[in-house]
Amino acid sequence: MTVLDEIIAGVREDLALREARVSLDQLKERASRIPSARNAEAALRGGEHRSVTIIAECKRSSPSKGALAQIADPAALAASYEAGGAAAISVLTEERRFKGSLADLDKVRAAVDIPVLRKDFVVTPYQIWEARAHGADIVLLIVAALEQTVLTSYIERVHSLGMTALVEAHDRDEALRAIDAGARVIGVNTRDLKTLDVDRGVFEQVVDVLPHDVIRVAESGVRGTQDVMNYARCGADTVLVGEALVTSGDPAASIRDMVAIGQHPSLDAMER
Ligand SMILES: O=C(O)c1ccccc1NCC(=O)[C@H](O)[C@H](O)COP(=O)(O)O
Repeated sequence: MTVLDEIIAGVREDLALREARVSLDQLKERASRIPSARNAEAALRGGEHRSVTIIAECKRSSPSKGALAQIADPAALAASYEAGGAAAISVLTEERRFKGSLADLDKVRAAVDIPVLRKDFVVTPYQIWEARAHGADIVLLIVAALEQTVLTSYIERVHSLGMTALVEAHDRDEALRAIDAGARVIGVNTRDLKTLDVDRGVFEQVVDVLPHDVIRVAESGVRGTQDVMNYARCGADTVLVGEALVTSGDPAASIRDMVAIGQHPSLDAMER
């Protein structure tokens, strides 16, 4: 059993408990009362100058590192990310390994105006409705966790609810599957899901299969501004950062520095 299989087994157990408490019809009703999803693609594109944007993550714990940060107030953290110029906020909602929750998603949603990503291990349509019902604008779909026809239908479902699918690949084959499935925003996660090791070089190995009209997201392993710059120079439109922000001691200053690097004039000239 891989780490991904183990995580998903736990996700399915927790999901069964939530499904027993809240029916799909109740979720759909709640989703119908939520304001429309924000335009995440526009936010991630970085405006007129096509700056490289940052998705800042609310991350308490991880399978690779264990406890990372006591986040007593996810709303305050998210507000500081927004004030520092983040293009979107990623909220880990998986409970067992990441110590996240839908309650965190609710708090972050209420605290910011920028798009919010529900980052979890989606294996049923119920979770997509949950994301919308809790105000998410973006939903993570992991290619390695979904068979191709299922991936395609989940991307369609996310888009039909007005949200954006961030489709995560770990290698070139998965990136090609994401494209075939209709993804418009594709993340290359440089953390190997079997070993949990990060190899930032994977982004460069995979990114050239992604068409230029797709938003290319570099995920994982950013230690500071230099790694943001390196991903940007390899062709990232957006960089997703978790650990480095929550462990920095000053997330507001760290996000400001990363956002500033993404606006560096040397990146304007790059064809992205
Ligand atoms: O972070 C982990 O250990 C992990 C393990 C298994 C599956 C997913 C995992 N992380 C989720 C993420 O994709 C990251 O939280 C995200 O890319 C930010 O990464 P980082 O900046 O390295 O915290």
